[in-house]
Amino acid sequence: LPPFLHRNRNNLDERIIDQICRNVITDMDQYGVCVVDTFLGAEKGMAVLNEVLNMYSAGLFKDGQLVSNKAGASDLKTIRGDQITWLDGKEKQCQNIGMLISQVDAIIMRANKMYNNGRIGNYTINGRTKAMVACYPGYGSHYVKHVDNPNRDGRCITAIYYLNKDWDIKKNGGLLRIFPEGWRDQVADIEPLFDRILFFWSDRRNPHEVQPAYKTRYAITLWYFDAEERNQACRRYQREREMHNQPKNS
Ligand SMILES: Cc1cc(NC(=O)CCC(=O)O)nc(C)c1Br
Ligand SMILES: [Fe+3]
Repeated sequence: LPPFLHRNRNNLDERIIDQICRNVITDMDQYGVCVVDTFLGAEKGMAVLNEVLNMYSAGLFKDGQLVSNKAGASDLKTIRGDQITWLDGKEKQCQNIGMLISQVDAIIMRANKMYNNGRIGNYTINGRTKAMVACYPGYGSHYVKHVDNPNRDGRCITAIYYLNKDWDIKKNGGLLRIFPEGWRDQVADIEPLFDRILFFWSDRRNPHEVQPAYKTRYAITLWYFDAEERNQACRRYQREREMHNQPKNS
């Protein structure tokens, strides 16, 4: 396994992993979006949620993007969007988050292998970001419609694990709405339910938004890299840095 991948420390039944992989491959192929429920099971899901709650109460979340409220410039009070923190899953007090990350890695790498010899959806996945733990603090915080990877930065699959027990979408809001390209006026409405994992292509095929949440809403996101696109993005970034840092008299 490439170095960035944790050994699959957890012995989630191989057959289950296989079955999930088949679902991921067929759904990503057909829709570019895939939802898997009861991903870890209630006990492990709760263990992950408790670690996130402990981190949140320890004040480890940084304030996320600032969104000025509807009143616009006049009223300087802004409601915070998501609050985030980044983890590699090896931190102490994060063993269960680390186990979740290993499980998602196992699914993605297996799907990578199962799909026509080592490529899922024409990608060869060889790395990922750290895990971004996000909290929408409720009282109307939301995330505006956007594309995760609009300019080929290398990220090909977004994986989001939701942690919200007893979530009532009517009362609590916080719906993730995806506007898949080519679906005409259809949308994919994903409730941020406990122990649910969502996969979707990170590029322009899947603009998405988080509608205002009225209860604290937690999610853990991983972005997986396509080897080729990532290399090109790094080379482009390196060239730009060299150009801008070009000494004056050259
Ligand atoms: C910081 C950041 C967060 C997100 N999050 C979502 O799209 C919300 C998904 C959900 O919680 O349902 N996306 C990007 C491109 C950035 Br950058
Ligand atoms: Fe996003």
